[in-house]
Amino acid sequence: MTTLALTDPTLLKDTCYVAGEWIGGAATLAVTNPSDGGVIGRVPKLGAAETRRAIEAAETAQKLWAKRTAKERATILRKWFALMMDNQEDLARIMTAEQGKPLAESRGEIAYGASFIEFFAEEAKRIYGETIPSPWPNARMIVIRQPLGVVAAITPWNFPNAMITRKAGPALAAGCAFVCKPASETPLSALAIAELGERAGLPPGVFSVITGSSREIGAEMTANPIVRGLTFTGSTEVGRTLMAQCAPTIKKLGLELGGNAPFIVFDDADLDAAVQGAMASKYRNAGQTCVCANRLLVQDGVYEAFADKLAAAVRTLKVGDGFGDGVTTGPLINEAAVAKVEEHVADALAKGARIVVGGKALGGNFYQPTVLAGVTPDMAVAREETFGPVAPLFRFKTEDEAIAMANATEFGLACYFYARDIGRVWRVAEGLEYGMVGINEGIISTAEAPFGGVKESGIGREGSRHGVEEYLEMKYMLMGGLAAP
Ligand SMILES: NC(=O)C1=CN([C@@H]2O[C@H](COP(=O)(O)OP(=O)(O)OC[C@H]3O[C@@H](n4cnc5c(N)ncnc54)[C@H](OP(=O)(O)O)[C@@H]3O)[C@@H](O)[C@H]2O)C=CC1
Ligand SMILES: O=C(O)[C@H](O)CS(=O)(=O)O
Repeated sequence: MTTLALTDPTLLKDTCYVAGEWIGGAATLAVTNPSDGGVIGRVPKLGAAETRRAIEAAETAQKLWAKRTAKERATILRKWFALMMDNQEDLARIMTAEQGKPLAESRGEIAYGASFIEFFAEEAKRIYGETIPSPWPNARMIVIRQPLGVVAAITPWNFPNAMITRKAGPALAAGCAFVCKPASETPLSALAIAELGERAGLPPGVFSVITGSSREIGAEMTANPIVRGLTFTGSTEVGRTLMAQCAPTIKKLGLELGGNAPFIVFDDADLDAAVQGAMASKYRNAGQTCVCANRLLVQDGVYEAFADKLAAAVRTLKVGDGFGDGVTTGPLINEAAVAKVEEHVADALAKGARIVVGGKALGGNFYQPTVLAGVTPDMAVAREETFGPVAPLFRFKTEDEAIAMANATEFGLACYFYARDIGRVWRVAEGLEYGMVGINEGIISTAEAPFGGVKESGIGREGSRHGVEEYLEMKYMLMGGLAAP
């Protein structure tokens, strides 16, 4: 059993927050530390009945929550933000224990996640309507924005805090109620968020967190007509399934799905900056992010120099338990994740790639930060999301070839390129088919930005002033009868 040494042990929950009550279940699920397999806690194995209870309570609570003024909602959200930051260290320790990322990264995610609550506390007061010049003299045209109603959320394990707050922040700011199913690997972070939400004054039923059978809970969320919107972050495969399950009740969808980010280095790039950006983008969270560089495309003239510089930087990474001093790369989430990385590396080597650094599993869920050279588009790493600390280097000659290679995927979430010629920057940025473009930057995510993808990377945007749109309906009103008597 991993001991977390929390300042506030009550943040480590073994019950779920449903309809304003903390409830257990007949059966429970173990939550294990990916570093050593140790059990860090147990959570209830709930299902359709408890999900229905949360949804029905949300329906009642939402009507009252929406009647609060925007300022009242903003005040409670602001308290929630403050409590997250006050408890940042405990929330980070819970995250590192259940997800594995280094403690410094967990602290960063707590601040990143809390920033969405802060940002949408402010946005709550700026959800404006509009008047439209009427074509009829005795009538006036008005548009107001109203909350969607009850929203269901299903979130992934790789960012167990931020992927919830990036949805709950705008949803609650808009006046919706929110029922969340976190990933089974990382439920404790979600339950700690619920504990702080209750302390901040979120009314019972407005925010629920349910753990258990994802299929059973998801089936209820997607089929229940009370749920007017579903927001999902995770794999494209599951996103497809959920989209189909929502079709019979025509729910509004927010889908943040898989990626296959190209990271392009042109021969006019600042190579040191490109290496710094590649390190940040590729090896953050041990490569387990949907926006991490999945393919590194390097122009012929700088290929060897970039490969050598990148390999030198990768050799400085330290693999180990996320609580370890100086550890930069924690474990992957589970054995299956390690197996997928091993498959990708073996496939690349079998088809002619070579290892520049790394390339080996280290036992348990640990894998060496790796750079592969001589990678070609026929290899699995070109088509599939590795979701691990492997940087495959592809070679290209011309700008058009780089754009074509980068766009040769069904995904379109994030992409990156390093160049300094202003004409090239505009041509490449406009030619890449992605929702987000990092230009001479490897980390682009922030609450102020519209995060999301095109093609099979999803629907909608999270964060920025656009992020609240997912949780609003537009109502047009024509006010007639204004003729003078
Ligand atoms: N675009 C983005 O912002 C992000 C995309 N991703 C993508 O997700 C993948 C890795 O994350 P991962 O968590 O493994 O993704 P998954 O899609 O496997 O799981 C995501 C969530 O969906 C749940 N889930 C899985 N199957 C079902 C189902 N049939 N019905 C209802 N819920 C279900 C999981 O529950 P359970 O844990 O119980 O299985 C989990 O909570 C990668 O492809 C990555 O790119 C990840 C994060 C962010
Ligand atoms: O799930 C993810 O990979 C996150 O969306 C990445 S980020 O928001 O932390 O960049």
